[in-house]
Amino acid sequence: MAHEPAENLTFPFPLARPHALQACWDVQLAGLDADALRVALEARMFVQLDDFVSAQQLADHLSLLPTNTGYFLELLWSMDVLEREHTASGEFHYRTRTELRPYLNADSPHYCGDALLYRHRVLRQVGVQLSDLLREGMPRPPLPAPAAQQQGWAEAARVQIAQEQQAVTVEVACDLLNRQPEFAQARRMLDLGGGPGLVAIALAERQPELSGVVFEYPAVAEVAQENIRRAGLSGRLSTRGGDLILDDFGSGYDLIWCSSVLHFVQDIPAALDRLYAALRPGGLLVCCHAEIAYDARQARPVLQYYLHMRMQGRHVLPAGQLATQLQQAGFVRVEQLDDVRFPVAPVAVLLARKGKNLS
Ligand SMILES: C[S@@+](CC[C@H](N)C(=O)[O-])C[C@H]1O[C@@H](n2cnc3c(N)ncnc32)[C@H](O)[C@@H]1O
Repeated sequence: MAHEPAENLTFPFPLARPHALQACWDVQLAGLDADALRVALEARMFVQLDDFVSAQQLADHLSLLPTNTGYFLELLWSMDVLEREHTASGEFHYRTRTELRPYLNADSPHYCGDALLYRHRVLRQVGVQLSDLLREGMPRPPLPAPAAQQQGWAEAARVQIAQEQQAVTVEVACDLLNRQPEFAQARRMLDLGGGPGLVAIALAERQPELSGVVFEYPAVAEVAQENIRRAGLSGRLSTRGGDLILDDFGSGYDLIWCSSVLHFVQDIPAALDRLYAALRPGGLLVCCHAEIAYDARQARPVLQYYLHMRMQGRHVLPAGQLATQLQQAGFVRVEQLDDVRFPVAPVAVLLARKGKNLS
């Protein structure tokens, strides 16, 4: 027998509004979402989810329990990771949302799952260490020695930074620079702290007269060098290994790209002076760094992502401060674009020029 749908009642008092505690419950529920995404990636579920499948089909393929797989897929659907269709037989079939497929399917060249799993691990570790960090500062055992730290950056450049540059940063860099008249004229560029160098590679691919340098710690520079070779750009791009705080990163550049690097520099004004000196008159510096917005909601992803680093003495400047420091270093026509998409948390992009008639 067909039933009438239940009548929706509207209460004349605010019972339907969330309880004050809902904000706390939401935070706790979000932790489970993060675990669900981790489990799905670890099980390579998204390889099977390019096309609609039932929970039974997925469970059979991955040797899982069908009923629990159904609940799990429903959760991923509620997280906006999957979409679903209602079949004639009355069951739901699920597939990955179109825009996420290239990044979640481990067989895709744009796969970003290693980067997501890495971020998950780090954020969870921070959660575990948080109480100690509050009471005792640096986690025990102490931070890795400089050589191990550089090796850590090299591993990051091989996997998660490369995946994130490929998925996000390259597109942002190309789009931003295509809008700048200086880009078409630029002949020599520096990608300072460029990690795997995919930004420099993408820019050189789009601007055939551009040559340049990726400056990085020596172990990381090797990773970038290998990527440059693979891209067939060894004739125009090279790497320079060193410590950007101590070593010369060259000069005479028309364009400098510097993203998510100044967080690791103690004396930012001194670094900006050196960037200014490294640019040719009329040159353009593009500086992309997270900063702390005044508004709590806007500040949140940056505060979450950088909490651990800030507790280790790294810097994330308050909104607007880097722009002021660039002007103090002599840069002119400093423009700021806020909330530009970037891996994990948005950045402020600063476009800063060196005046044409200066040396
Ligand atoms: C967060 S990653 C950013 C990589 C790249 N710029 C991007 O936005 O994808 C920071 C990079 O800065 C490099 N770096 C940090 N401190 C450095 C230093 N003192 N000298 C050379 N490279 C440094 C690290 O090796 C790492 O590759």
